[in-house]
Amino acid sequence: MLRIAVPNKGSLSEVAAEMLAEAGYSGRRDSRKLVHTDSRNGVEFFYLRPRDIATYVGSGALHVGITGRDLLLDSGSEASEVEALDFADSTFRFAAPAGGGISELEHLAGKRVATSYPKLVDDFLRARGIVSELVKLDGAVESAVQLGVADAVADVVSTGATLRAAGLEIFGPVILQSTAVLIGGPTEHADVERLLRRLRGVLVARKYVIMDYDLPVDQLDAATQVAGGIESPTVSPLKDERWVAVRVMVRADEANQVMDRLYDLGARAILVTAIHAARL
Ligand SMILES: Nc1ncnc2c1ncn2[C@@H]1O[C@H](COP(=O)(O)OP(=O)(O)OP(=O)(O)O)[C@@H](O)[C@H]1O
Ligand SMILES: O=P(O)(O)OC[C@H]1O[C@H](OP(=O)(O)OP(=O)(O)O)[C@H](O)[C@@H]1O
Ligand SMILES: [Mg+2]
Repeated sequence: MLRIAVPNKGSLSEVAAEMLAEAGYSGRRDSRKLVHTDSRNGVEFFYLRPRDIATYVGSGALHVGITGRDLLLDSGSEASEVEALDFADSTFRFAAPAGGGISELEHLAGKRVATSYPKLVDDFLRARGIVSELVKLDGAVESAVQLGVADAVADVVSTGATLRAAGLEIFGPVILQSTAVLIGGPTEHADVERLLRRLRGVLVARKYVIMDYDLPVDQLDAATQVAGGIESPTVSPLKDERWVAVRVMVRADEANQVMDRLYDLGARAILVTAIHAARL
């Protein structure tokens, strides 16, 4: 059986479970369950703390797992990234009070830096020859400066709202661009390939939509420039020979701009539909 580590709580858990369900695997129904067997697919899911997942996979106890790239690197485990899963995107940044004299990486020398990711931060500072005192916290790191236990913080930033609310300003280089990742370890299993293929299909289904539209036939080249699809658009005849029906895959986050541009070219009856599953 393929043994997969899945986040049991936090930012990663919900989408990870959704993606696995979209990939055709069954999941636990009771959120207190620690293990779930999907015998139809020959998979056993272990629900673990996101921070611990790299340790289990790196030790070989489990074959693969879903965690954050930042958590993987902070763990120091032997596990390695197999595929980016494109959710829970964040950057890992330094921040300090605005106008407080810490506004460049070098200013951190001799200062106290609060973080929940001490190895990640230590590796980064060490590689740049900066010696700071790390203050290890479990979470809500943004409060550390206000409460006087640190001079600066290094933490996960998504919208930046949490930092702003704490009166902190980002400075210095990006420590890491993070995203959810599938990780693998020293124990190989033939079924990893199938899991990966299915997850890639889910990524495509989440990232793309199908766009159908009718187009005056003389605009086909221009419309293909706007939306070229994966290989190239499917073009079908209409009863009225001056028109064709076009079907093409488009990035979901660009769908409205593409619709505007196609409309301007004369496309009409533009319909967008979600993709349920895909293998490219
Ligand atoms: N606001 C956020 N936006 C996007 N990704 C986030 C956010 N907060 C945390 N992450 C990502 O989620 C992963 C951390 O998951 P984890 O479950 O440990 O933390 P969490 O979501 O902050 O949960 P908690 O703090 O409640 O334990 C990391 O990869 C991190 O980059
Ligand atoms: O840039 P933002 O959109 O504000 O998001 C970033 C915040 O989200 C996470 O916090 P979480 O709510 O998980 O609390 P924690 O710090 O206790 O982990 C993360 O640790 C940051 O604090
Ligand atoms: Mg958190």
